[in-house]
Amino acid sequence: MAHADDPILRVEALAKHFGGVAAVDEVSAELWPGETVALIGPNGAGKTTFYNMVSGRMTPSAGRILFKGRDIAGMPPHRIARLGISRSFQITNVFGEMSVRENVQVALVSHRRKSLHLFRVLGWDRMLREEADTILGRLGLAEMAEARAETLSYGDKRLLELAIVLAIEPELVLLDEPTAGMTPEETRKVVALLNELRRDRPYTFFITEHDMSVVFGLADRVLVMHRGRLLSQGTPDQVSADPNVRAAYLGDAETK
Ligand SMILES: Nc1ncnc2c1ncn2[C@@H]1O[C@H](COP(=O)(O)OP(=O)(O)OP(=O)(O)O)[C@@H](O)[C@H]1O
Repeated sequence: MAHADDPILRVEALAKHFGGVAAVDEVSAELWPGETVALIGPNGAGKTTFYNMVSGRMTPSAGRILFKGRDIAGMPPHRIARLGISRSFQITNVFGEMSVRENVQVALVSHRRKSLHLFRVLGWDRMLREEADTILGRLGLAEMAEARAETLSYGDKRLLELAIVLAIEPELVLLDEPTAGMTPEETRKVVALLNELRRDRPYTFFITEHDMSVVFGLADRVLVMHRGRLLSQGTPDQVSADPNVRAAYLGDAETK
C-alpha cells in the first residue's frame, strides 16, 4: 500500500533482553496516521514488552522508536505522553470519588494548557462542562455524568477511561486489550464505539488484543509477534491465512 504521509510511528531493530532472553528481538515496523493496528501473538511472544517500550515504561536494549520522526526510545512515560502518545486500559486513571464528568474535566484541564486561555475568556466552567459532556455523549455515558466514577460497572469504567484518553487528544492511542474482562455485549459496544470514533476523526490506534473477533472488527492491519520476532503482518484476513501464523499459535497451544 502506498502512503502519502510519513509514518506516525517507526520502530527500527527494536530489542529488549532480559538476561539471556530476547523478549523483543530486532523488530522493525511502522504505523501510519489514521490506521488501527493490532499487535497479536501467542503467550510470551513479546507484545507487552514491545508495548512497554513504546509507552516508555521500559527502556529498549537496542533500536529506535521514532514518533513523528523523533526518537522517543528510553524517554520517561510522562514525556512520551506529552508528545502525543496516550495509553489506556491497563493503567487505571479514573478517580473513583469524583463524578464521571469531573474525571473528564480534570483530563481536559491537565492536558489542554494551550487552550486554558480560551476557557478563561469564555467562562471556565461552562466550556469545560460542555466539552466533557460532548465526549461523554460520544461514548454513551451522558446519563452517567453526575454519578461517582466508582459506582460504574466494569465496562462503563473502561469507557470512562477511553473518555479520559479522548480528552487528552492524543495523536497515537495505545489500547491494552480494550475488551479484556468485558461481556460479549460490552465487547461489541466497545468495538462499535471505537469504529465510530474513527469515522469522526482519524485516530491512530495501536491495540493489543487476544480476542480475535475484536481484532477482525477493528484492525486495518495486524502485526503478529512470535518469540520476540515479527512473524507476519498484513490485513486480518492475510495474517489469519498465513501458515506461519497458524503454526505459531498451534505450536503454542500444543506445548501447554
Ligand atoms: N521483567 C521481565 N524479566 C524477565 N523476563 C521477562 C520480563 N518481562 C517479560 N519477560 C519475558 O519476555 C518474554 C516476552 O514476554 P511478554 O510479556 O512481552 O509477552 P506477551 O506477548 O505480552 O505475553 P502474554 O500474551 O502472555 O502477555 C517472555 O519469555 C517473558 O517471560
